[in-house]
Amino acid sequence: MKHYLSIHDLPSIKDTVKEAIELKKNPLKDQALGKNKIIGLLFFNNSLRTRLSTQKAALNLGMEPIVMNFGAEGWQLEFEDGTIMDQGKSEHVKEAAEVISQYCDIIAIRAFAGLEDKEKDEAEEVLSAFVKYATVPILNMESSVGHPLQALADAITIEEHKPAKKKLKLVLSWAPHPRALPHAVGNSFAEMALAHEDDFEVVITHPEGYELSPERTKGATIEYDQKKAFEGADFIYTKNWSSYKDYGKVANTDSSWMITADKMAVTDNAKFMHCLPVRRNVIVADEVIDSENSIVIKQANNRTYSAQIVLKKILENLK
Ligand SMILES: CCC[C@H](NC(C)=O)C(=O)O
Ligand SMILES: NC(=O)OP(=O)(O)O
Repeated sequence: MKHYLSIHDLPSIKDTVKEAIELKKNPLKDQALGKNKIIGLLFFNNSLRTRLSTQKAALNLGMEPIVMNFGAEGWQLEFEDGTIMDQGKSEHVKEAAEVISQYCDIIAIRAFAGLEDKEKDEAEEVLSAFVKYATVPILNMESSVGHPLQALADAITIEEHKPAKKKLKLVLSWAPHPRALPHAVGNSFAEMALAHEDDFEVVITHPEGYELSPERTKGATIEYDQKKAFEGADFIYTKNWSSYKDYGKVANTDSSWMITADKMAVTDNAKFMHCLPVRRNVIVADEVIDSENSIVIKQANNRTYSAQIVLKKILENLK
């Protein structure tokens, strides 16, 4: 595996989940693999979990991470080819990507969707430019339309906490948020869950007008009645996203979609999941996120092992 841009870059999601769970038992056993290797982490947007867990994963593998808040500290980049750069942009992504490739053995990038131009976001302007011009592997730390490190951590967490059942019911539930948030986490969770069609029944519940892109939810049941969606569920994965149809807009902040104990009561003792950061008592009530069924902290811990198993595969490919 050269790049990790999507969960589908993994040879097998199921095998990788098992390898990650095994890796957790002895996370420092592969220190020689990353010795004298440098990973550059470029953040065009804020982060807590991704920033710290990816550094920890790199250190566990013997690598040296170097971190840059590209949005605040780097030059404003031009992404269009052939542009006469006489306006605000100081550097073309071609030079930036080639130069950073000389400093780093792997480049990790976080660049959220702008939520203004659907075509531009769907084209993954930043990530695809680095894939095009960089000469080293690229790791996606959340791009315009995907968050594959999160999705892999979610798969590891579900594997560790699943009840003994033939088929599990996973519910991806929208919840309200005052700001316009990207579709990336919802997209990648759906993508991961739907890749396990034999193991999971996938239900996606949200208000009308908040459908995710149909290509990414093919095979899921779309349910506009949230409580009905929750019936018999084994996992409730909650995330806000802005409208995809009315691209980037916050058309609904209906607080009745917040996750509460009475909704969790109709599930089959479901675990509550969220990628974090989460707005308490907007997305989810304290009574739910503080309950014994909430596994959000264990889920966040798995971000280290999600990044570590992916970096291990990329390093093994470099040999
Ligand atoms: C991991 C989540 C990152 C981001 N969240 C916010 C609050 O911007 C999002 O919704 O994509
Ligand atoms: N879940 C996640 O990616 O968290 P951060 O945005 O804090 O990195």
